[in-house]
Amino acid sequence: MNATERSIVEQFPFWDGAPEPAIRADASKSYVVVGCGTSYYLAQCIAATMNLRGIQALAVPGSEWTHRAQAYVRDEKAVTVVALSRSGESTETVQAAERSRSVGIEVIGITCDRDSSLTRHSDHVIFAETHPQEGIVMTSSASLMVLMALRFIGVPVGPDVTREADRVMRELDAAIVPLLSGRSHFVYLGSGPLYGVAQEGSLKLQEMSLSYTQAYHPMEYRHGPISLVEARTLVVMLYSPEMLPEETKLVAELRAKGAAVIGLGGPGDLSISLDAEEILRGLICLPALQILGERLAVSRKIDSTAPRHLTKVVLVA
Ligand SMILES: O=P(O)(O)OC[C@H]1O[C@](O)(CO)[C@@H](O)[C@@H]1O
Repeated sequence: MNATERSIVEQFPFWDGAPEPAIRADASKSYVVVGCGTSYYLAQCIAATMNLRGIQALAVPGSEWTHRAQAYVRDEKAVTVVALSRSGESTETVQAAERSRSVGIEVIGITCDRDSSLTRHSDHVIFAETHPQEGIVMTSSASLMVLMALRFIGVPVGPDVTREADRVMRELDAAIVPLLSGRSHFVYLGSGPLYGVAQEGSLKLQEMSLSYTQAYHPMEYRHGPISLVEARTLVVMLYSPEMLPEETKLVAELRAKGAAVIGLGGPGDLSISLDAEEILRGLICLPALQILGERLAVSRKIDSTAPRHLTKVVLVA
């Protein structure tokens, strides 16, 4: 087992060991959630979840918040910034936190590194210990930052959630290899808080297996991107609990056009049930999406511990 696989399959004790945050989101405030790469996609899931829980929030990439805040909010000083960063060192996220504080905006850092530039530029830090062997590709830390954010929002995340995520990952892992054969086009679909998770699944597969991937809101996929669907397409559909009839019809249409579909929480060539409400589904699906990337990397003889052109901390010179 390589270090990437270890940090995926051995992440669950770290979930159970994550402390309750000392600070909670305040529904009377508005939040901007910032991050880069994986951390930005997680920010999208978290912001959507905050809105569903009655807390106004918007996800913005770190660099955009630093340089173009006016394009996203009317009054930047009226918000609280939540900055997500595993390392606490990604240049754009650190700059977003630093600049926010310099103009008097409160910053809450969510991180897996206790002592970093981000923690020095944060008014409050929410921290959890991650798997020590996690490498360049972000796996256990990604899940942990979502877990910490959910608790910050006031969503209880207990051992039942850990068990469910472990089951979903194992069920996918047991069945995935035959579905990967002959696939070269990978599509991730999800809506609401699952859209950011679809983007993260797509990025994970791209980084780990050097594949072209796409992520869309399910019904947006019909407006053009569907042209690319054929027998080499693998679709990962992240179902919301209400399972809209148009979404199940979309999946049937994709299968009729030759795609294989992994249905997380609904129908597909591989269908895995999700016993969870919408706001917990993203966290529960993350380890399964991570192991999917690792299995494709192995099937292509790609070493996911050394992804091309990537470093653990991406700095702007
Ligand atoms: O959370 P951090 O440490 O700011 O890092 C985000 C980085 O992680 C990555 O997923 C690298 O694996 C990139 O998307 C991005 O550069």
